[in-house]
Amino acid sequence: MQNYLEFNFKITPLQPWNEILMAELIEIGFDSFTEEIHGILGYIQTELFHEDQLKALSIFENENVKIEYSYEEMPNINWNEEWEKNFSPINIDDKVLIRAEFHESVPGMHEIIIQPKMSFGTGHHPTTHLMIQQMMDIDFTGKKVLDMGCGTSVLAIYAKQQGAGDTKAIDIDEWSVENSKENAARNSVELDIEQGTAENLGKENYDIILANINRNILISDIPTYVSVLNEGGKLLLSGLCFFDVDDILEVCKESGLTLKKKLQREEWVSLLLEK
Ligand SMILES: C[S@@+](CC[C@H](N)C(=O)[O-])C[C@H]1O[C@@H](n2cnc3c(N)ncnc32)[C@H](O)[C@@H]1O
Repeated sequence: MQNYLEFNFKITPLQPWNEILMAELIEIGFDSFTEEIHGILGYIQTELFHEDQLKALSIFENENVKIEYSYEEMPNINWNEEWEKNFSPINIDDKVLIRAEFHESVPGMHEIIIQPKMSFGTGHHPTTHLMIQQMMDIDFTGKKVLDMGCGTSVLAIYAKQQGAGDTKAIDIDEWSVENSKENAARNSVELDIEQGTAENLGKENYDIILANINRNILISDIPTYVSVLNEGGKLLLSGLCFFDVDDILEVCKESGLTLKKKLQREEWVSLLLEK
């Protein structure tokens, strides 16, 4: 059981700043939202919250928008049950369906079964969707794959289902590691799952690296990812908003990567790069 804070943000004017605020909040650890008439409610694990980090968000310095907020500690809730109730299947181009065991299966679609638990915030759906969309066009056969920030390991599972060879899944969060182990078993795939960060890398090289995390982590960790990516290998990124793309591409270019494909969904972007 993890403790959560509920933030009540009043935003004037609401549009488009509600979307931009949510994107910035996700980057500092908020993992779900409810949209209200005058703003948004946002939720973050108590242990992840630092007031300084919130106040440093660029949106608070923007003269075109006024944001007021208050917050309170939430009563202890079983978030696994809450998220399970709110988790709906994700349909990617009528080809791939990410669903929980309790959802109906859809004939003709490739399925990935996950138990969302705490490692799957509802705000992350568009980025997961974009990553799978990019992955549908990549040949994974026999490739050595790394899924950084694996969450439920949905991407690592899909890579294995597409014929990937040894696949490693790493997440900083112990809940995600536990959940990934269950999901790998659920989909009958073998993953090497580890709790950690880019600091754990260095011993092995990969043909394809998947990293759906967030702007700041990616900016700091892309050079490490590239150091363990084989020549000609692919790096697939998401967790980015359209306004983060220039900063990310600068780091990618400095690290010797070439942009091959960019996809956008709502304000979210995914980039396919090659070494
Ligand atoms: C947006 S979710 C992506 C989950 C999944 N890969 C997907 O595409 O649906 C980002 C994940 O990255 C993890 N994470 C955050 N910072 C990290 C870091 N520095 N290293 C590894 N994982 C991290 C979070 O715990 C979370 O599970």
